[in-house]
Amino acid sequence: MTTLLEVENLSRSFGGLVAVKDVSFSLRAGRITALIGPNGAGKTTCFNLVAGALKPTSGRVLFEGRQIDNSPPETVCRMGIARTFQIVRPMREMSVLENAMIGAFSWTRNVSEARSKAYESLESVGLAAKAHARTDQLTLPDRKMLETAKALSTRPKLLLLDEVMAGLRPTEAAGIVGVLQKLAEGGLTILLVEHVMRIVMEVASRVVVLHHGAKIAEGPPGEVVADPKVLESYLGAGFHA
Ligand SMILES: Nc1ncnc2c1ncn2[C@@H]1O[C@H](COP(=O)(O)OP(=O)(O)OP(=O)(O)O)[C@@H](O)[C@H]1O
Repeated sequence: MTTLLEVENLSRSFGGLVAVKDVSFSLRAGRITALIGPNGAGKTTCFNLVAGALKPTSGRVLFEGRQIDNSPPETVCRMGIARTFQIVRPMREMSVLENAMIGAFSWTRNVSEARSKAYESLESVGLAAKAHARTDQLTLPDRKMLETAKALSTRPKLLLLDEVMAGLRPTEAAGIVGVLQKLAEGGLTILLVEHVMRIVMEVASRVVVLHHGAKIAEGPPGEVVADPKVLESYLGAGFHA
């Protein structure tokens, strides 16, 4: 397996607050990795640093061996990193398909090319049948999948998913887990922020744990949930894997 992304000694401060502190990890191609930790641990800041939305105070981000932390988000996106946001806000006056096309305009100006990529993205998240629906007719899980389809339309190699299962019922989340597993089987690399440990255990083959901005554990989910540091800082003594 090849390494797609390397985060090396990454730090980011906001004034006196160190939000991400000397964090290193790498992502293997085709694997699903979860980034977990309590509120304020630095997960979203890490995402923003990888996606080019924030510049690191120190450290480096390498994608396919090239340093990307000085590149703007549009360049990072064109290189193959796409992200979704915690709060999903589709363009309400546009159809599901038109929303999914937005991502494709990062690499083409050809409308029919964008439309065909958008269909393919909607198909891979199970939304093709609703391509012509209005976005206000979508359920919350569908809106989350539309956000994912929009990101897929950019043709990413790495997909960053910020709390894509938040607010969903277990059966709805199970559907999304299936979609993510299929995407990874197709070769996509996924880094996801997720709070529900049951989902992390099911979907991720590797877990990185942040606490107060620093990495406190990393490994397969079964190992990480048994780590005393993780139990103490995040999961609590009552957690049973
Ligand atoms: N733009 C900013 N300006 C100042 N402080 C910030 C900024 N962004 C994040 N922070 C602070 O950095 C720390 C890490 O925040 P971050 O959002 O990365 O955590 P998180 O792990 O994603 O939390 P959550 O699970 O609540 O989303 C927090 O203390 C937060 O208040």
